[in-house]
Amino acid sequence: MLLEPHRKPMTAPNNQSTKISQQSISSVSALKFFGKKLLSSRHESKLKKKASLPPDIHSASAAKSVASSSKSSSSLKSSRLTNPFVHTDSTRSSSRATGIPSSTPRANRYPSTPRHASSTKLSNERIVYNPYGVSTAGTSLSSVSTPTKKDPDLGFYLHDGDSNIRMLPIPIVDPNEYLPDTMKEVSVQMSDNFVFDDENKTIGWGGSCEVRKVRSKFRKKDVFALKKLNMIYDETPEKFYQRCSREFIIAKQLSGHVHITNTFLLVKVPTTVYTTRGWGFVMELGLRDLFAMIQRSGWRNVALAEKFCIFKQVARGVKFCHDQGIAHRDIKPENVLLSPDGVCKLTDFGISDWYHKDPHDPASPVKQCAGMIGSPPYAPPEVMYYDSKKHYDRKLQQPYDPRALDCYGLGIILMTLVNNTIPFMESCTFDSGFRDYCAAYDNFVRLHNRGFRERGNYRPGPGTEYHLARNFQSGHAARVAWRLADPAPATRYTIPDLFEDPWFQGVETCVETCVGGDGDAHAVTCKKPIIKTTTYDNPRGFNIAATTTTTAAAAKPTSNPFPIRSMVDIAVSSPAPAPPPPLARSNSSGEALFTLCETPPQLLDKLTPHGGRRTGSPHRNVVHHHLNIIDSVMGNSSSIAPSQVLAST
Ligand SMILES: Nc1ncnc2c1ncn2[C@@H]1O[C@H](COP(=O)(O)OP(=O)(O)OP(=O)(O)O)[C@@H](O)[C@H]1O
Repeated sequence: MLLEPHRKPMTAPNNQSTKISQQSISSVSALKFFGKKLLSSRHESKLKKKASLPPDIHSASAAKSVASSSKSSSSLKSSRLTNPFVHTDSTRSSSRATGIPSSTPRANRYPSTPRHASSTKLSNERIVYNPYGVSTAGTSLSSVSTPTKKDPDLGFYLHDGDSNIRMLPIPIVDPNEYLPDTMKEVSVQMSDNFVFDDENKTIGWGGSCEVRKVRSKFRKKDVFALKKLNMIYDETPEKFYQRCSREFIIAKQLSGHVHITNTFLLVKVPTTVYTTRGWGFVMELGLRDLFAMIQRSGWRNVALAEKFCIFKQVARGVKFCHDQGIAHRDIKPENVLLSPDGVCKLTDFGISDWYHKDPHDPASPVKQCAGMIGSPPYAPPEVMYYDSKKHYDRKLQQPYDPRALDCYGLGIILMTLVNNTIPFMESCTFDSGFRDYCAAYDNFVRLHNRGFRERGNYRPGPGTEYHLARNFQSGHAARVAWRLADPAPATRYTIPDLFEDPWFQGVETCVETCVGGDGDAHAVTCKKPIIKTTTYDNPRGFNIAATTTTTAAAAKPTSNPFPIRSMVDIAVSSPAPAPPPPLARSNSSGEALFTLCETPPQLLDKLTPHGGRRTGSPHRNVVHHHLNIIDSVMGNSSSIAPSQVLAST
């Protein structure tokens, strides 16, 4: 069954909405609040609050939020007047009048500070409720189905001639101008090697993108995702190109790990009936995102062992990012995609950043962040202090470690997976749910486990007497969730702490860890697209390396005599380009395969997806069926056999 992503615009949370109690959000409907995003003050004058709720508003929390939303309708209205991305046709106007638009896209989020700005520069931020991701049915990529989207954002369907349109000027800039030498591409035109899928549907969207299926021109069954990027707010074309190339460089650097969604190409997208011109990423196609799974009522019936398995996969993805010197900074279920094998893969590196002061030097100190970033409730309290609407004392606004932001997000994800709902709306003292959690945390430390926050203390965490620990059915599992979501960043679990935790180590996953170091590629995680054609004339003489996937006559490699203008900007905070990966292996038909070997060996947790197969554990015969979970959660409950899954707690 398809998720109908009806979305309701909401204003940023005010104190009233944040006082929703834990009890009141203890329903799946509370998940509707996922994805609120914190926005940069850089856009404050233009960027106004957009948000959404799906149509089935049943929970008290949702009702309260709707109320709070309508109370703020005037501000919403005025904000929309200045938001160049708000469509103004009569249908939408009437939708706004009723308060239930057909749908609105996920609002944008942006890093709190310019990525190249000084880390200590503070900024005021706005919060925008961000509607959530998409849900699709089916279990194969070809059958990835799509929600209906009636209110596309950001000029996706808009045309030249309207001053509100965020259209890139012609000519669209060559992506190679923004890419480091090791990432320069032989083909930069999407239409050289891909066609839009006939379905002509959106499979996902965010504040600054719309995701569609594209197919290989040469092998129609090879289907990929095209993340078509859009200009946001008052962004200039130059800023757009910088932002998108930066996201691409990070995504590409991380590609190749089993828990990272592969990003293959940065391409120019032509104006077609499907889309307007611009840039897009050709990516591995995910089946659906984790948010879409959790919000289904069937999620409640998913065994804890499966939930822990999913959590561990996400954590491995985060660990890999950190190992690569990158903080994701927007860890949340919407940014976890499930592959057809049921493997969890991180995506959306739009606000990710290299976290070393000198990105070229992994030994250099960690670059502290300031300002609001990420998405409540996954953003930790030290980040929420920067919310200008909360009027916190500026003394509370201390620079923070971006890795701790990811750890907190992981902890909230674990709580959400287990409790079937987010624990609270926002991790700030204006939220009563969060206040309760902090009080419970202190109580537990004071009364039950004084050493709880100490390193190496693996005594059980809170038990059933604690609301947010009750459903874990294991004090050890609760310990991990609470230690990750420690409100105090100084004592919060780090990724090394997590991976040393005995409970976490004992969680079995259906993605096997192959520790052997035989140097062989253990798994094919995703086929690379076939690049056979290029209309690229390489006018700047970029030095483009041919790859095994490319049969096109590559532009003759020459030295690059031109300074790459925006690389100056990219270089400010980008690391040395990753060493070129070993060539992908080819299968018997000559296709290049994307293998785990493409990740630098010293950084790679060799992982092999074995969705639906027995793990190699000598202790248990856990059978994980993420695909069956998907079926189950999406309505075909007969396909999952909970008895097949032993609790791993
Ligand atoms: N490769 C993919 N395959 C399938 N679906 C995808 C893929 N990439 C993104 N999506 C869907 O599109 C949604 C938006 O993508 P993404 O989060 O990358 O965009 P964004 O503009 O950065 O969003 P946000 O507003 O959260 O910043 C995702 O939550 C997911 O549901």
